[in-house]
Amino acid sequence: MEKRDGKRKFQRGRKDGRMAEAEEIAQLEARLSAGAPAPGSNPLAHSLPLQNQQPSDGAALAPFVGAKLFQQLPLSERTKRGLTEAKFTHMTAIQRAALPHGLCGRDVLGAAKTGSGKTLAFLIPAVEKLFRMQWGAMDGVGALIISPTRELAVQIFEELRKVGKHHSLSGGLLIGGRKDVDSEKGRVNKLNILVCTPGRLLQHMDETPNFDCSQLQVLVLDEADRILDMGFANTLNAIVTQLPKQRQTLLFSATQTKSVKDLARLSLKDPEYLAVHAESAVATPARLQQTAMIVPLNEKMDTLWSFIKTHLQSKTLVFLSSCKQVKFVLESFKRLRPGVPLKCLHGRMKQTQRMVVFFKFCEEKHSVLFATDIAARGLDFPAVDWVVQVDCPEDVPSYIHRVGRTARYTSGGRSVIFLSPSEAKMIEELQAAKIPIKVIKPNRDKIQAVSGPLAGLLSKDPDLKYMAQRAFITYIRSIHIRGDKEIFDVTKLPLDEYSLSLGLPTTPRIRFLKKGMGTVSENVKLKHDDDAHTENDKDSDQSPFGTDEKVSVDLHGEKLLTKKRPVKEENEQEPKVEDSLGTRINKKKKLKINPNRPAGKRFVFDDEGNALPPLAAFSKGSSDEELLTKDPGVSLKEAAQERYQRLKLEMQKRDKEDKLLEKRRLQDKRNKKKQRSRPSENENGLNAEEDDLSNERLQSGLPAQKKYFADDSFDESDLEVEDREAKTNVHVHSLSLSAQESLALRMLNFKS
Ligand SMILES: Nc1ncnc2c1ncn2[C@@H]1O[C@H](COP(=O)(O)OP(=O)(O)OP(=O)(O)O)[C@@H](O)[C@H]1O
Repeated sequence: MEKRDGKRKFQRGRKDGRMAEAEEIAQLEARLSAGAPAPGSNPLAHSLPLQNQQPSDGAALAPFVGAKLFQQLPLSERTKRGLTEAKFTHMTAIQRAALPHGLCGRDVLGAAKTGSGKTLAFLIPAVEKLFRMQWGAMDGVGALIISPTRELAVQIFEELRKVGKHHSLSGGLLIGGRKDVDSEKGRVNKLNILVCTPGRLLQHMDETPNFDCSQLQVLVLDEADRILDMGFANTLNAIVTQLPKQRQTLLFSATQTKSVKDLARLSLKDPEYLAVHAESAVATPARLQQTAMIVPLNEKMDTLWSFIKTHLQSKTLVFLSSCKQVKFVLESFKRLRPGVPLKCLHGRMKQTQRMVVFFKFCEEKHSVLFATDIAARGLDFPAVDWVVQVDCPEDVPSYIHRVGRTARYTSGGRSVIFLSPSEAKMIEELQAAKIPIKVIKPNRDKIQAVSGPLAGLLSKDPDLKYMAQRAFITYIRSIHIRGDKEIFDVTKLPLDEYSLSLGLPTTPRIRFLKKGMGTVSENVKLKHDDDAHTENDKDSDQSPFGTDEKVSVDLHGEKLLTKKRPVKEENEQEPKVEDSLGTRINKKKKLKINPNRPAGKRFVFDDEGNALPPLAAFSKGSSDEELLTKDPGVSLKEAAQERYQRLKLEMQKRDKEDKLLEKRRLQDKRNKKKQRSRPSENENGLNAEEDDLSNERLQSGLPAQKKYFADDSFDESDLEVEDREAKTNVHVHSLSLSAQESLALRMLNFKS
């Protein structure tokens, strides 16, 4: 009896709740239609007094155009509660401009500076629309939010959880690669709001039998210009064909597209173009101090190292143009121990690693993150002090997004870009785009040479040397394929000096430059190579290993779905290149040694792996200002020439020693081969150890007949073999001919 009463009470309560909700929705609808801003108007032109906070019953139709507080908008109580709990009270300019239109169901193209709060400007209308339609689990997917990268999708999802915390809508994050989506398939249809990357979404559209977006109400493209560019063209077109034309579409970016073609692709209907900072004198956040330095390519490593050493108490984000460069700089600098945590973020990392790095960098106070452009857009790392662009960005929008990782919302921040002399024109382009950038001179006193210690590291570590070679090649290729030849001109780069600055003893020869430098038409097959692009951070699709868990929760935070996800990336990071030129080139490219280049230097390290004399000694007393602004007038060219001369002599000496060693090693090898062909020796046990060596060689996948490169005519496809052999040489050297002889003698003596 008591039980039945309880049930009735519960049902009555639910009914009352539904009625109250229906009433709330009716009021919201009435207020929205009565106070809608005029189409084409900018609500920022109006201003409501702040006291008009919570319209009481009497003010149910209170105006909201010109509102400054979230509480002044016609939002559901659930959303208001979520916003208040997340401490969002005052709206930012883009929110004030876009929300009144967005809440009325209009298509919006929102453009505002980085870090200005665009995420809430699209999340709130999406959540509110579904709330007002009383969207439920059985209604399926009501809103799709598409982001170009996984990290950004995660961040948007976190923001969605705050806004939607008190709603009964469910949300899912779909960001994995191409495999292991089966576990998602059963649930994905029951989710109401999906935050996803384009590739994963399309995968569900293609593969999940009952996945249906035909009822979709709201489509959001965050970083819309990126999603609409060539890299995502095919994927996005395929997605859009599966969406209903009757929907609300919201496009947001700091560098917005206005291309009629793009808008037609998305069937936008009379969109409201709200560019809140378009009239602003500058295109970047006001609290961002931006500087540029002209740094010859071969001094960029030194300058970067010196920057890091003089900014140990900062949180710094460093952009490089390819995964290979990021990997090399991280690995080599880690070994030189700058005194601040170093980490990296690029698209070839496994998803779990990417997330760990992302969250760790968010938490850390002093840290350096080396990243490709995967981290350029949208990511909201708190309190980044510096953005350093070691490589010139592809264009002005890329620059704006990169520097936008600092000086977010109301914070300040600083940025510096190292431009090689041939890239100096970029400064004019930036200034023409209303970017207040100040050109300063590096302080030569504070520059610490790092190429010598790098050469030392590379000479000891074939893996690192291989990484340096790949970093060199991918950087050159990235310049080679870029469009603006007035800025990106390979023929103007000091290739030999650059290679040396990475610590490489010889300049890797790049096949695509063989027939003549600089013109793309002469050097085909480059356009789609994923090594060359930061944004080509295609994941290791082939990796059979990494899986990670995801994540689909309802907006209260309860886990709905846990799935295993593959590490490999979809085409979120497809290259920004034209499909017509998209001939993929073989990953193994030929490398040749150029004998006429300057030579590297051998360095000595202490027991802890520090270069002698310790680099730290040079950094004493340095400060930000000194490094960046003082110009002692030292002729860098003379200093560099003298250094190269010295390095060349030392390298020649080292070459001689290497040749001698190589000769001995080949002798050993021939000898061992002979010994192997003598069966009696095995019976004596003489070759037991050598058998082990053979086994090791087999395990390492090396051919019995190894190939060495005594001359300058090896190609890049040989690099891996060469380096693996170098590793194996540890074993070979560890059992030299004389050692084998003495071992044999000892064993024979023992037997007798
Ligand atoms: N009204 C607000 N009040 C307080 N903080 C806000 C408000 N709106 C946004 N923020 C915060 O400001 C930061 C930047 O917001 P958001 O990431 O949405 O910027 P964005 O314009 O999308 O930047 P980007 O162009 O780089 O993607 C976030 O930490 C966000 O939580």
